[in-house]
Amino acid sequence: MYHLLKGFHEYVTRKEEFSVIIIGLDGAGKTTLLERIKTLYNDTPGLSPDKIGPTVGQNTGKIALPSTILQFFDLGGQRGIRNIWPKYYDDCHAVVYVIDAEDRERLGEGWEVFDTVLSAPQILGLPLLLLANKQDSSNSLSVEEIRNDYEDWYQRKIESARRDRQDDGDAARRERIASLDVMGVSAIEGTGVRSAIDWLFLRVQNSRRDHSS
Ligand SMILES: Nc1nc2c(ncn2[C@@H]2O[C@H](COP(=O)(O)OP(=O)(O)OP(=O)(O)O)[C@@H](O)[C@H]2O)c(=O)[nH]1
Ligand SMILES: [Mg+2]
Repeated sequence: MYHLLKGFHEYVTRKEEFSVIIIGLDGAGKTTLLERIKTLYNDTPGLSPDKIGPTVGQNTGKIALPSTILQFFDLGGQRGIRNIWPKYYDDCHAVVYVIDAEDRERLGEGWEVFDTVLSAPQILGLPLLLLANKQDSSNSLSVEEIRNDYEDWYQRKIESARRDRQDDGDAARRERIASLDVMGVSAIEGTGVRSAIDWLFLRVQNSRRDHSS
């Protein structure tokens, strides 16, 4: 009887675990975001922004939600270490791409890298959220402006690919871009972060990847 009850208790309190990777250019605010998520959801607060330096490798963090654990992997965004991102693609259940909405000069570079991420077959069917960070700054582009900037960039890319008679991106990729979710956040102030987590929570539940392991 005890075992039966214990088994039942374990069954009803069981939490499914999902892995989420946080990627984007260096300086986009990925680690600041992860530490903000920890502060908002855990008893032990995350690091304060002034204690955070550039990430060489990865930072991790876990949060518990109803019947669900989200395990985050915040990966360093400097050019020389971006090639480690694909090593995480096979085992993740969702992807968060952070863009610095304040740094207009690097938006193009941010889209180039984002485009490479979109073309990775391992994450093609996974929930993908684009976060326009630093919304606390008056210099930042809004969510709408970020989306338009990306669409303009993509349009220009397609046109130049056509001129050079190169592959202009497959239909699956175009469809994904059309249905892309973009949300605004401030990792420093925490605004928008709970909405982003709610989005992830809902979307990983419906993720097509087998997560029974
Ligand atoms: N104004 C503002 N600044 C932010 C925000 N989030 C991060 N920053 C600043 O942006 C800079 C880079 O933040 P990080 O979190 O270290 O960036 P990262 O994406 O982890 O960078 P790498 O680890 O090099 O890939 C720091 O000076 C942060 O304080 C934000 O929401 N608003
Ligand atoms: Mg970092």
